[in-house]
Amino acid sequence: MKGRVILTAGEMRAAEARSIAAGTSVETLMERAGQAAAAAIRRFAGPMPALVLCGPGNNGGDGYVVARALAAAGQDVRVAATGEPKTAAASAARAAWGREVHALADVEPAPLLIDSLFGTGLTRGLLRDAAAELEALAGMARITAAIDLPSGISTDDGAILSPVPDCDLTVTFQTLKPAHLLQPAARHMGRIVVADIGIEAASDLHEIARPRLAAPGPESHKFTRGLVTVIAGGMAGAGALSAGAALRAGAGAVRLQAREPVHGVAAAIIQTPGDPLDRIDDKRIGALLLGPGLAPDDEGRALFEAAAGSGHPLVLDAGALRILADGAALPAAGPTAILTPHEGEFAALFGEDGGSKVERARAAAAKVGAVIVYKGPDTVVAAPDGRAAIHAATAHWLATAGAGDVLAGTIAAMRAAGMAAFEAACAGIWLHGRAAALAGPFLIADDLIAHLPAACAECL
Ligand SMILES: NC(=O)C1=CN([C@@H]2O[C@H](COP(=O)(O)OP(=O)(O)OC[C@H]3O[C@@H](n4cnc5c(N)ncnc54)[C@H](OP(=O)(O)O)[C@@H]3O)[C@@H](O)[C@H]2O)[C@@H](O)CC1
Ligand SMILES: Nc1ncnc2c1ncn2[C@@H]1O[C@H](COP(=O)(O)OP(=O)(O)O)[C@@H](O)[C@H]1O
Ligand SMILES: [K+]
Repeated sequence: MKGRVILTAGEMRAAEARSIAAGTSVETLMERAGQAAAAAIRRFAGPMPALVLCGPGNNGGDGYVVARALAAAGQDVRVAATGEPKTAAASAARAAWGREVHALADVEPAPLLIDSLFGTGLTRGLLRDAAAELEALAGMARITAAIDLPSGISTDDGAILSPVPDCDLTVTFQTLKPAHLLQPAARHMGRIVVADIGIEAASDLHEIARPRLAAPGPESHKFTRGLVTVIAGGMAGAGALSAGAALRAGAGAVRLQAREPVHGVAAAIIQTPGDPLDRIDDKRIGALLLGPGLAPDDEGRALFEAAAGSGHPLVLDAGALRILADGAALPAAGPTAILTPHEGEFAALFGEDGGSKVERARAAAAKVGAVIVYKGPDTVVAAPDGRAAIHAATAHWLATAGAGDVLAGTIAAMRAAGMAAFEAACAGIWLHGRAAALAGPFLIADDLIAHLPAACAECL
C-alpha cells in the first residue's frame, strides 16, 4: 500500500490554484473545508458549546464557515478574531457568519476550542499576546480542535514558531502536510482527519502505510523467501538482534557471520564462527547487512570494503555509516544500497543544514545514490529518484538500545524477499513501529523481535 499523500504548503497552493483555474472558486473550497471540518468536529466532540478563534487569512475564513455550520446544527457557538479578514474569501465568510465577533484578547473560554487562527500561510511565530491567549483558552477547554494545523507551526518542516496548543483533533484538507507527521510539530496534532474538498493532488511524498507481504506458497523454499547475511562486528549482540529480526520478519534463512559463536540467538540462525567474510560470494544472498556492533577500525574498514565490493544488496547501519562518513565509498554500480542513519550519523554523513528533514533526506539520497532511512521519532525514507515517505512513530518506547539493529534486520528481510530498496525500507519501518506498538510499554529490543511475526501477519 502506498499511503496517504503529503503536500507542502506551496504544492497545496498550486493544487488549489489549478482547481480555481478549472472553475472552482476559493469561496467554494472554503465552504467545503469549513463544512467538512465542522462535521468532523461534531463527530469527535459532540454538541458542546464552542469558541472558534479566527485569524486574518483563509484559515480564519474556514473558521467562520465552521462557526456557521455548527450554529446551523443547533450548537452554541461564539467567534473571536485577531482582527478584520485580509482576504476576500475570508471577508465573505465572516459576513456570512453574520453574528458578533469578539476580540481575541477578552473572550470567555468554552469547553470546545477551535483554533482557526493560522494554517499553511503562517510565516512567523504568533505575536506574544495572541500565542498566550491561544494557550490560555486551550488550557481551559475540554477539547481543542485545529483547522488544518495547530497555529504556530511551520507547515513544511514541522518547526514550532511560537507556543502551540496540544490539540485533540486536527482536521486538514485534501492531503496531509509534512508538519502533521514531522516532529516537533506532530506531537501537537491529536487525531488527524483528512477531509476531501475536491482538489486533485498528487505527490512523490507519502505517509508510510502498512505493506503487503506475500505468504509462502507450494513453490517456495527458504532461499526464495530470502537469504540475509549479517556480518557481525566486535559487539556481536547487535548483529544478533539484526539476525533475529531478519528471521522473525520472514527471511527464509539468516546467516550470522561472527568470529566467535554468538550465544543466546535462535538455533535457526546459521552460524559458522570464523572469518566473517566466509561465504560472502554466495550468489543467493538477498541482503547483506553490515554495521551493527561494527567498530570503525582497520577490521571494520576491511569488512566494509568487502561488503561494498560484493555486489549484494546492502543494508548499512551504525558502524558502517561511521566508516562511510570517514571517507569510504559506496559501490558505484549494482543494487541500490539502504543506509539507516539516526540523527547523529546523518549529521556526520551529510551535515546539519539544508531545510526540512524530508529535503535533507532527499538531498542525501540523491548525493550518494542510495535509499536513506533518516531515523528518529519521525522517520523519513528518501530514494535517489526523489520519492520520499514519512513515518510518524506512535510507540516512543522505541527509544531503547538495539531498536536500530532490529530495524536494520527487518529491512534486510524485506530486501532479501525481493522488494526494491525504497519499498523494503518503508515496509521494514512500518513493521518495526507496529511490533513496538504490540510489544507495549517498557519494551526492549528483544521484545520487538518477538512481536515481528504478529506485525507481519497483519500484512498478509
Ligand atoms: N489551499 C487550499 O486549497 C485551501 C486552503 N484553505 C485554508 O486556507 C489556509 C491558508 O490560508 P492563507 O494562505 O490565507 O494563510 P493563513 O494560514 O490563514 O495565514 C496567513 C495570514 O496570516 C498572516 N500572518 C502570517 N503569519 C502571521 C503571524 N505570525 N502573525 C500575524 N499574522 C500572520 C498573513 O499575512 P502576512 O504574512 O502577509 O502578514 C496572512 O494574512 C489553509 O491553512 C486552509 O485552512 C481553505 O480555505 C480552502 C482550500
Ligand atoms: N522517541 C522515539 N519515538 C519513536 N521511535 C524512536 C524514538 N527514538 C528512536 N526511535 C526509533 O528507534 C530506533 C533507534 O535506532 P538507533 O538510534 O539506531 O538505536 P540503536 O543504535 O540503539 O539501535 C529507530 O528506528 C528510531 O526511529
Ligand atoms: K489553525
